Amino acid sequence: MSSIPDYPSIPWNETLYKQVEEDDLFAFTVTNLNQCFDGREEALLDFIHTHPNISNLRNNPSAILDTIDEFGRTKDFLMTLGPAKRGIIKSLMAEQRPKVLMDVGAYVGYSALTLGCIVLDLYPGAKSSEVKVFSFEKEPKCAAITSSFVELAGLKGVVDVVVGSADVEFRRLTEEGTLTSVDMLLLDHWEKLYVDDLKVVEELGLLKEGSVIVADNVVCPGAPEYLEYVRGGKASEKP
Ligand SMILES: C[S@@+](CC[C@H](N)C(=O)[O-])C[C@H]1O[C@@H](n2cnc3c(N)ncnc32)[C@H](O)[C@@H]1O
Repeated sequence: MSSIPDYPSIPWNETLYKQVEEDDLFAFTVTNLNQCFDGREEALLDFIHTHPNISNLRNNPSAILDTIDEFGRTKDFLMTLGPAKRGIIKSLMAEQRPKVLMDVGAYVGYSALTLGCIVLDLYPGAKSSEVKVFSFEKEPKCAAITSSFVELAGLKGVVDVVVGSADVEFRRLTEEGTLTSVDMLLLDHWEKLYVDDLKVVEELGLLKEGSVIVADNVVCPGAPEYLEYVRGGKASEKP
């Protein structure tokens, strides 16, 4: 847990912020953080399933991800990881070779498909009992969209979509023995929840030597409490 990378060189999608004063003093207004769950996710679902290239998308997670990026570029902003961070995660996974992953905050399934297709590339032909991505999403509609894309991508069995608040579902899956440890945890839900939910993962004993925790948006919008917590090394201490 010693080197948690933050990637200061990677900017948050600039469209999130609108410059309102052209002066030495720059003021930014958050303009579209709340522009989600406003019908664009359902529009994405239609866009994918009625896409002229639908036959190329079937069983092709990378092509679906590219098409989600296309929607984000040409139709509406989506709060997905996006292609640059997808590349970083691919490099990180090639290095760490995780088999069991937790994706916290599925939204429309971009991160779930990213992790699912990379883990299958790392372990071709692996059985679904050997590699697994648990993808947590509290909004039922988003979880349903994620499930639909997981099925289209041919990742059913590798990616399990779990509907509900992540902390509650971590406990349930651990108590029932479905989740016993995690090799890679991706935190990409709400920054304010990162520390509390990481503490639940610690308390449940899911982290082991070599587990990697990746957190998105720690620089912008920012997750100072989270950075202080992991940089303080607390995540490596037993509770
Ligand atoms: C930034 S989006 C995730 C983006 C996604 N990882 C991707 O790359 O497409 C955040 C998502 O986290 C979900 N979320 C927020 N709090 C949550 C919680 N406590 N448990 C599960 N999901 C949560 C939100 O509903 C939202 O869909």
